[in-house]
Amino acid sequence: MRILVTGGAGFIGSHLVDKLMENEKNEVIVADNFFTGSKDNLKKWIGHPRFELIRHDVTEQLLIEVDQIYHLACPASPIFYKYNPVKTIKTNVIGTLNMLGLAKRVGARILLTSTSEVYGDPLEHPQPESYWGNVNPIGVRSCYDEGKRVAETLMFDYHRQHGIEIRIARIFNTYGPRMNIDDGRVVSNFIAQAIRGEPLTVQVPGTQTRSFCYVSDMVDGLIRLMEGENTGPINIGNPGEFTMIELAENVKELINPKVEINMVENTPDDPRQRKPDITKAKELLGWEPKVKLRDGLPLMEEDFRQRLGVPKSN
Ligand SMILES: NC(=O)c1ccc[n+]([C@@H]2O[C@H](COP(=O)([O-])OP(=O)(O)OC[C@H]3O[C@@H](n4cnc5c(N)ncnc54)[C@H](O)[C@@H]3O)[C@@H](O)[C@H]2O)c1
Ligand SMILES: O=c1ccn([C@@H]2O[C@H](COP(=O)(O)OP(=O)(O)O[C@H]3OC[C@@H](O)[C@H](O)[C@H]3O)[C@@H](O)[C@H]2O)c(=O)[nH]1
Repeated sequence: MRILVTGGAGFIGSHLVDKLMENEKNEVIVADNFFTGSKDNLKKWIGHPRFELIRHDVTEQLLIEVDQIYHLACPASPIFYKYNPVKTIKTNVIGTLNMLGLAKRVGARILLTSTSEVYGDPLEHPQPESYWGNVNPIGVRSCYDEGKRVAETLMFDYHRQHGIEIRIARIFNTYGPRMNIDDGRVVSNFIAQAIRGEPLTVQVPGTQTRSFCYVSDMVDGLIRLMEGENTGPINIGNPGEFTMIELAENVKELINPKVEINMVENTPDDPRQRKPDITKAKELLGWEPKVKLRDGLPLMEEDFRQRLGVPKSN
């Protein structure tokens, strides 16, 4: 099986590549423009005979022969996706069109990593896949959430019109080793802050909730979806729901009880609550997450301490 992973030099992508490479029958090709990803995340595979890394921007055509496409390429942290919003929406729309064009030409199955952000600031809680969402079409997050919504539309139009085999995962907040230290997302921010002994920056009101999935569970869910018979969309996430204040308290207790928790300003349109209904993933994929937040955080701490050069002092 020859497998293309777009965005494979990023956080989730590089863990997915590790898992796919475990199977000796797989050849893996990564296409990435290194906007938020890095070669470092793939260093153990560079030079491997079953692995290839291409510097490529998905907004341009890619002509290769593959059997499966995991299409992840897209900046995921709000700071990075808002940095160049026009580029973000091009990545979601033109990038997904290009990958669907490739899938059509070579007859490959394609999986899109969509997002819980398609539900916007949800009025239904928890969110089942049947919920259509509450999304601001002209806000600062729209390049990403509306971009992913169009990407989902394109996937289904290619499926209905051209018979392409599609899979759509709606990923909920995922964390783990290899997140960029300056990624800007909440778990990586709090862990880096706790290790450096800086105050944890909880954005107001602090009562907003998220549900955090450990990356190994996520990769397992994505592969099951790709290998199964269901197009999706299917929510993949951990239903354990926490307020940002609770998350900060957990990080403080587990990593550095001396740090303060500071309330800081928030950004527009921040969703107030988010929790996946994973009934479909359980029934159709036989999948559910195994790693609890309090077990996952210390695994991430180890990786962050190494990269920050701050060993744990007892
Ligand atoms: N991590 C999460 O919590 C989460 C939640 C929902 C959805 N997702 C989705 O999962 C995917 C991976 O997210 P991640 O957390 O690993 O983010 P990430 O930023 O670490 O990885 C994204 C990768 O895509 C690459 N990329 C960006 N634009 C590109 C372009 N135009 N052409 C080629 N490569 C490009 C980046 O360089 C990077 O390697 C994204 O599609 C994201 O939207 C992630
Ligand atoms: O330092 C911080 C950073 C963030 N936050 C809060 O933490 C919550 C989560 O913020 P993040 O930036 O980690 O991520 P968000 O949930 O907003 O978006 C994410 O959702 C799913 C994916 O598609 C993407 O990975 C990303 O868009 C927000 O309520 C934010 O206000 C803090 O309290 N402090």
